[in-house]
Amino acid sequence: MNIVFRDVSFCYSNGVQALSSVSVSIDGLEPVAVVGKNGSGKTTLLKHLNGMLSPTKGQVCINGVDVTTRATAEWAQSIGYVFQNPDDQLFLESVRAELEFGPKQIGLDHVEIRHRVDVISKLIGLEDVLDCNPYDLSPSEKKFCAFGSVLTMRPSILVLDEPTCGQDARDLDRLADIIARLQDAGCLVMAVSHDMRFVARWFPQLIVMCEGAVLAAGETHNLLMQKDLLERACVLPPPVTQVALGAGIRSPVSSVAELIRSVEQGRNDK
Ligand SMILES: Nc1ncnc2c1ncn2[C@@H]1O[C@H](COP(=O)(O)OP(=O)(O)OP(=O)(O)O)[C@@H](O)[C@H]1O
Repeated sequence: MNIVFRDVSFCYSNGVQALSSVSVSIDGLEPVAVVGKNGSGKTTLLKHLNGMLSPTKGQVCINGVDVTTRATAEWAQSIGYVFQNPDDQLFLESVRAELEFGPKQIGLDHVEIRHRVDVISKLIGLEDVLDCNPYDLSPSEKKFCAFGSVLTMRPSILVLDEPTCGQDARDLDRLADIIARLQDAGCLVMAVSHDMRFVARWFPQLIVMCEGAVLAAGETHNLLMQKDLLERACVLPPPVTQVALGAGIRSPVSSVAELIRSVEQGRNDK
């Protein structure tokens, strides 16, 4: 997978300049998180991936294809977008209908649709509530239903807006499992998130934004050690990284295991 944002600017109709000359590229399938303070342009950036928004200036290309050269409906078949609030996404009378909707729209036969609903409903943990109305689900189940409605399309890029919001520890494990499986299946997962623990653990690639610009992009474990960069973006690294930075450790630390290793290494070096 190759995504290129080339000198992209975007201005909303009310005059808000949400992106200013953003140039960044993404290569491969390692999950990418976009972080930065509220209003820094994270969601606006990712909404350019399926043509929901089009650059006021510049160009977004996916595998060499300019996004604006195809209709949003066409991109929707290969680029899934899961909104922060599932109520903005779910509109049908049952979980099953939500999961079937996309595949039906692209004319898949009923055997294939049933197969996809079977596989995805188990993956998202909703196989026992397929006939329930999504509005009767818990907030977390609703969120997984929204994931599922996109996953049955087998997207090649999945964009998640604040996926961990309102999820408990078990949900986070399920989410992490889904992200890992998608990578194995050849899907690039990109997420907007303020949850730096989750980002540090499951997103090896990071884009750091501030005031409509990309401040840095690269490997998460390296960028998380750049105190000045994160301060500029108003991003707090996860607690374990803060401990490492406070202790003057320079090697990347984004997990307790890495912290222990770095401390032991420091002792051995003395
Ligand atoms: N539909 C819209 N119309 C007008 N302005 C908007 C719209 N959506 C976002 N904005 C503005 O564009 C800027 C960037 O917003 P965006 O939602 O992309 O930021 P964000 O980094 O995703 O923020 P958050 O972390 O709060 O979700 C902000 O100033 C925001 O108020």
